[in-house]
Amino acid sequence: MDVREFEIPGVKLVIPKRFGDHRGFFSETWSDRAFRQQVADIGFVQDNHSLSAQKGTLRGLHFQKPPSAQGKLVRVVRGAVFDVAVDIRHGSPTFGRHVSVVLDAREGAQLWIPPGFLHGFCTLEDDTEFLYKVTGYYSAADDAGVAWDDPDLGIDWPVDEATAVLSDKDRKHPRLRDLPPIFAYEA
Ligand SMILES: Cc1cn([C@H]2C[C@H](O)[C@@H](COP(=O)(O)OP(=O)(O)O[C@H]3O[C@H](C)C(=O)[C@H](O)[C@H]3O)O2)c(=O)[nH]c1=O
Repeated sequence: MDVREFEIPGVKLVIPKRFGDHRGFFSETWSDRAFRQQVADIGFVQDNHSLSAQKGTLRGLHFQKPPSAQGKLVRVVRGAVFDVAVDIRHGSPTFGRHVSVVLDAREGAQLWIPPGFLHGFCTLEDDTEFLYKVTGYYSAADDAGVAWDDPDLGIDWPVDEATAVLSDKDRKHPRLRDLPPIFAYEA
């Protein structure tokens, strides 16, 4: 697999190899050994799968508070998304800065988002299916978020307030500046 860095150290684009033939393709989408050697020395405990029926569905910006913090390895198996990770580790040189990337089923690229980051995506096609592995179990009590349209984050979403398809929960998150320090940065 090919692994690429971003301006925010730790976030990585992971592109598994695809073996194509007349039938289609085969790809190892995750290997514990390869992930630990090439991306991050961390294990996964839960797989998630979401379907977003409408183009313009925006889920985010989410995180789980410690001790339920999650790293996420995300990918698209149908359709396409504009995916975003925001560094919220206090003391980080890139605090409040984000990485954005288009992930689609055609390429099969994955994004590794370490614990300490917000995550969200906006679908670019109808019927987009999003799969991801997480390093910590779901905890409703620790589930939290930041406003997707927080002006301090400067995220150039492909939708606006009028066109985004949002859950009620995602309409009510606070701005990042209104959150107390939650994640500490470890250089
Ligand atoms: C995340 C999660 C949710 N749920 C239940 C809780 C709700 O009854 C229902 C929908 O949950 P929610 O509206 O939080 O789903 P999303 O808006 O897709 O949230 C996810 O979207 C963004 C992009 C993320 O990165 C997170 O993984 C996650 O927050 O599934 C579970 O039972 N287990 C889980 O791990």
